[in-house]
Amino acid sequence: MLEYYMNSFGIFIVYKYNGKLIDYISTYKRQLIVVLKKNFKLQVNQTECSIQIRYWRTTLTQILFAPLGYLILLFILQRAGHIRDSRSIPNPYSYPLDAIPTCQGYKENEPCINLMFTPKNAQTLAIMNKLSDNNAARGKERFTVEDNDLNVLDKPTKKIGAVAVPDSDFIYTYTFNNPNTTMFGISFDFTQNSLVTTNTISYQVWYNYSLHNNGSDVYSRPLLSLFRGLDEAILSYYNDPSGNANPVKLDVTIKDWPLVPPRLLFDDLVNSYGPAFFFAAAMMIFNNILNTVVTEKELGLRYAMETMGLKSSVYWLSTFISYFYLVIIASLVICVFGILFRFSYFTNAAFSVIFVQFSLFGTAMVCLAMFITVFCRRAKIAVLFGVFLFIIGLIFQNFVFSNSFVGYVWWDVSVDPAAWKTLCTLIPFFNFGKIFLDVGLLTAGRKDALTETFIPGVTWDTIYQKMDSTYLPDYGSGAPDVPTIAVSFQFLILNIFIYGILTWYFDHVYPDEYGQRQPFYFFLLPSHWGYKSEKKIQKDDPKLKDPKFSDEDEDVRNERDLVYKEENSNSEKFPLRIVNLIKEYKKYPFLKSKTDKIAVNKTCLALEQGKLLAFLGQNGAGKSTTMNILSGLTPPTDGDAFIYGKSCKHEMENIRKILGVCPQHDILFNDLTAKEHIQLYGAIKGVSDEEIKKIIEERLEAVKLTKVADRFSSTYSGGMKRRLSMIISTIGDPKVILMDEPTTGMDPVNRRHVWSFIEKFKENRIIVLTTHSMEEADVLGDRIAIMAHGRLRAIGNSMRLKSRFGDGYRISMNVHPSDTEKTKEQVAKYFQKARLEDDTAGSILYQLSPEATTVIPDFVQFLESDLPEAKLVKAWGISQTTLEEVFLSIIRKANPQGYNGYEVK
Ligand SMILES: Nc1ncnc2c1ncn2[C@@H]1O[C@H](COP(=O)(O)OP(=O)(O)OP(=O)(O)O)[C@@H](O)[C@H]1O
Repeated sequence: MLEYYMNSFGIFIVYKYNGKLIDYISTYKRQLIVVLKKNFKLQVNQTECSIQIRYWRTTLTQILFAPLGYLILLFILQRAGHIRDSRSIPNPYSYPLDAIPTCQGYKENEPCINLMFTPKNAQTLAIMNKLSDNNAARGKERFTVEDNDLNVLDKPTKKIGAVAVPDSDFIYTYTFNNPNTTMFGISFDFTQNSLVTTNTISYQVWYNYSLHNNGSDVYSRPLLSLFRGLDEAILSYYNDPSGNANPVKLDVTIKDWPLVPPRLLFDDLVNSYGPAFFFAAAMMIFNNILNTVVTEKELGLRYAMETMGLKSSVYWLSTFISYFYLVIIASLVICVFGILFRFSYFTNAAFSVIFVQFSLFGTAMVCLAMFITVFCRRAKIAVLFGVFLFIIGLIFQNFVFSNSFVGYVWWDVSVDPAAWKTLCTLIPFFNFGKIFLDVGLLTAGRKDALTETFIPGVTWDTIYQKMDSTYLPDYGSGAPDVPTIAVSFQFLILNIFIYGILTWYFDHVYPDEYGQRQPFYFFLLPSHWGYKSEKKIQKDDPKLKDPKFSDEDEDVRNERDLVYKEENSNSEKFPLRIVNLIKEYKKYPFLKSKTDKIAVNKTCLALEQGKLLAFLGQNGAGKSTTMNILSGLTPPTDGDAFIYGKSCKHEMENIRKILGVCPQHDILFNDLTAKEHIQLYGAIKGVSDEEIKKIIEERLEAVKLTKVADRFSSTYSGGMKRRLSMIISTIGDPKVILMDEPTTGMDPVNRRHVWSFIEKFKENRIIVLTTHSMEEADVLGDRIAIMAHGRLRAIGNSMRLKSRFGDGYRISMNVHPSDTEKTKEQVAKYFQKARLEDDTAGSILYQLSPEATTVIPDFVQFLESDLPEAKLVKAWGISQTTLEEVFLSIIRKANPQGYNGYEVK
């Protein structure tokens, strides 16, 4: 049978009988739409509230300002680059060669040697003197030519012009022993060709480049000056060895070619900085995911939605979709503005190819961010990690993919081991950088500066073709085997799937603050896919029968026996059963530690429908832990709890459909109103629109929140937040509601409104409530359970607890002070063991033991009689011990060494 229903999130079809699958799909769809709507609201809903406008700006930053900002920066850099490249120098300056500079040593004015020469003979000395003369004529100091003996180990002690040394080995050893002391070394070789009687002079020059060149002297002018000087000296010497002829002069000038601006300017800066800049743009969305998802986890908001029945896969899918559409818009912005800025990267490639490239990269980064959030518990840590990754990625992109020489080295045969590149392909920005390099080369404009062959650009055809080897660097072993762009696209798609699946997997198994963790093989269990339930608690568990508590209270033991009996029968009398529940918080999984704590110790409880159980206990007694186990927030160490026959250990998914939870700390979205909270949680639970409207009208009114229903919860007081949390726990009319201290921080008036709401709401339901207010437990509790040190110490209704653990009754009488003794005699006739607590000024107060309860009616009869002794009593009153006194007496018993507010066990 098909059933339709409609609400503002769409039309939902429920196939009632055997229609599990259709039901599942419709729930999935409904939840997905409502969570997407919530995400969208938090991203872009623009009302008069400043917080939402702020989110609107955050969204704009991710999709428009950041991509556009980086594009503008690239544009400015590229323009500056183009201006530099398009300079025209039709008449380049010509540089005449100067004199040989004087050496200056490693530090300024340090002793040094200008020139060392070998061999030492008349010819070389004459040539050196000529060199010195000519150099002086060019405006420098005349340098001395010395032939003193240098020691090969000694540093120079003064500035030496030219010095003769024994041989070229000496030059080598000297400069090796005394680095940066000598500017030039010259080794002459004179040979006489006897056949043609010509002289051949060859010389070898050593030049200390590092002492002179600062990178701007592309011609090495000191060296050229030395060549020119030597040639002049040699020519002069051979013209006239006596030295009387005019010296030979060689004037050399150096001039650059005229600089003509290129006809096509290459977008070199876009290509080299693009991978880093576009990576930075994608990191905006990446960091926002880390922050938002981990904050939702840290504040327990995700847990709150899951206790309402939200499927974790819906949560991840909605997160993915919410950011996927931002990625698409950001990619469009990049492509459109890239074309408007006329970057050849965008204009020489098919729009769709580049759009797919940016979209795939952005989507892979979204999945990587989601994966990282699984391992972060605190938003601060997640954001710090994001910043760390940002810096690493930026350095990586800048270093690796700014030029093809480093960018393609990964695919050279020499890269060992090859597993490196496989590992790198798991990083989305590695694949993106590689594609960027490929596309950059193919769209750059000109293939070759000389032949002006134009590159093919990028189309859907080119992405399947191997890169032409002319674009690729040669590392000495032939062109590297670079995969096609299409293969890199496939890697990005693979990244999306890998990180998507890993997010889903680790979200189930990685231990977290909230929720139950699954075993690592959970996906192999049929129960995970909804086929059959896992094994339940063993009904004949001996620990259940014999808890080994010698001091266990009689009522608590009876409760244990009752639970044991229930477990062994098929009775449905107690829809809530807590069976030997144990929770131990361990510091280390398999080791014992002093800080290990048994928070719940073998608790057994059973509750009927229509009843409210109030948990009382000192701080740290284990109340919230018990509630957390019942709500699926934390798994029990042993034992189990059953709600309408379903195990809290294994069937929480099913229990959530009939469970409402008001946790101890308010779990509310700061930027959603009370109404929106009810709409969100109502839709997650599958409540129809009409029902949601009714809840908003009736229940918000019942707890006096109607007037602030449209205000953001961040503006609520503590008591208002509690009331909203309490109402949220009643959405979907759950059969069992868990309320952890629901009235904390409420004023007495509102507390009474809440009490009367709970009192009415409890009909046909089970409510478990923890409180520190004895009055609240007394007023609301059909049964009251008192806990201390993880153990149940007493259970029963208020009367039962008072009669079992109270000091009985108190009787107070007012008489004339002179009648005090006579009245005391009358009291003694009825109550032999009554304890006199006060008798000052005719005000008599007696404490009666519990055994005296049966005599009280007779004494009341006496007081109301016309007997003269009765007439002495002007006013009287009988009261039972308060619940607070009962509580204190139980806590005292549980803490024999005394209880001062600190837990001692
Ligand atoms: N996550 C945890 N890790 C370790 N110990 C914990 C954890 N949660 C609770 N405990 C410890 O378990 C004990 C029971 O804590 P629980 O919160 O259940 O007490 P409670 O009765 O709800 O106290 P309160 O009235 O203050 O809310 C305490 O000693 C507490 O320190």
